[in-house]
Amino acid sequence: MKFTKMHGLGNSYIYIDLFEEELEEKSLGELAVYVSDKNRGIGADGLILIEPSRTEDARMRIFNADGSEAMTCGNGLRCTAKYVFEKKYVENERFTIETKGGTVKATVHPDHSKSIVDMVTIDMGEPRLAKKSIPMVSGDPDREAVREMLEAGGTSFEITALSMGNPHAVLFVENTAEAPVHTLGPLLEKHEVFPERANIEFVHVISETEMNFRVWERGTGETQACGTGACAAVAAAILNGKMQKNKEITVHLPGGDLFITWQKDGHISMNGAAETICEGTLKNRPR
Ligand SMILES: N[C@H](CCC[C@H](N)C(=O)O)C(=O)O
Repeated sequence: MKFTKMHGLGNSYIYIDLFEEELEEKSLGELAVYVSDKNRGIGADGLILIEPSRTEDARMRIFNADGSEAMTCGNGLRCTAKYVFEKKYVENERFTIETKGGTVKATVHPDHSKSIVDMVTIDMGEPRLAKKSIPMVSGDPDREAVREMLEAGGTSFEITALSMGNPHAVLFVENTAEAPVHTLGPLLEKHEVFPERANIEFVHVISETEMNFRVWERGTGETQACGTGACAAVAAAILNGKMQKNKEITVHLPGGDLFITWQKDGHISMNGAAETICEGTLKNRPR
């Protein structure tokens, strides 16, 4: 079975093109664990399927390294957009991609001399703020989760939680390099208030247009970048009065920079790189 390994700012996935390949639904989680394993498989943060859609130009599904299926993936969407444009599955530079977390609009910026795509903009749609849509089970389900106190490991933490189609909880810290990503991250990921678990972001707001960012991803652990997480972090900073809408925010992730704007139409726009690492053939399947 053919695969392509691509990354968005070091957040890499193994992509399988279901316009050309066939996979059994029941083995997808197991396949995600297998291909993500750097010793016995290929090595990545998870598995992404690129497939035809009945209503949109393409469909993307994402599975974390632990085999759990997520609703959407920002870095994965940029790489999927790059792939479907370069494979000429779409004619225009603007097209739509369906995900379980909602349909997004992609705009690729090809380098015409090489007709390849290095940069992609995704309209990620509106953040979902009500607790019931995250989902988060604490207090009034119709209220937003801004500056909520959560108890973990005997200490209380202030978080702002929201959904970008997948669940996120954002903490503001003074120094991301010293943030408890690997200790507090897993505790909050699996906190009882998040029935579907959550991605946990640690953010230092440097100025009105710049932030440092690290993430503990649901089902994968710390990654080099998280597109949906960067969108959630910018929305949380704006909800907390630390930044403003309609301004392009530079998010410094360990793997590189993303450019995020919470636009006046309510949609969050994410612009960033998408790169192909290699193509290959998977010789055998998980045993
Ligand atoms: N890396 C992805 C997020 C994966 C989210 C996944 N860990 C989940 O369970 O929601 C991104 O660029 O948005």
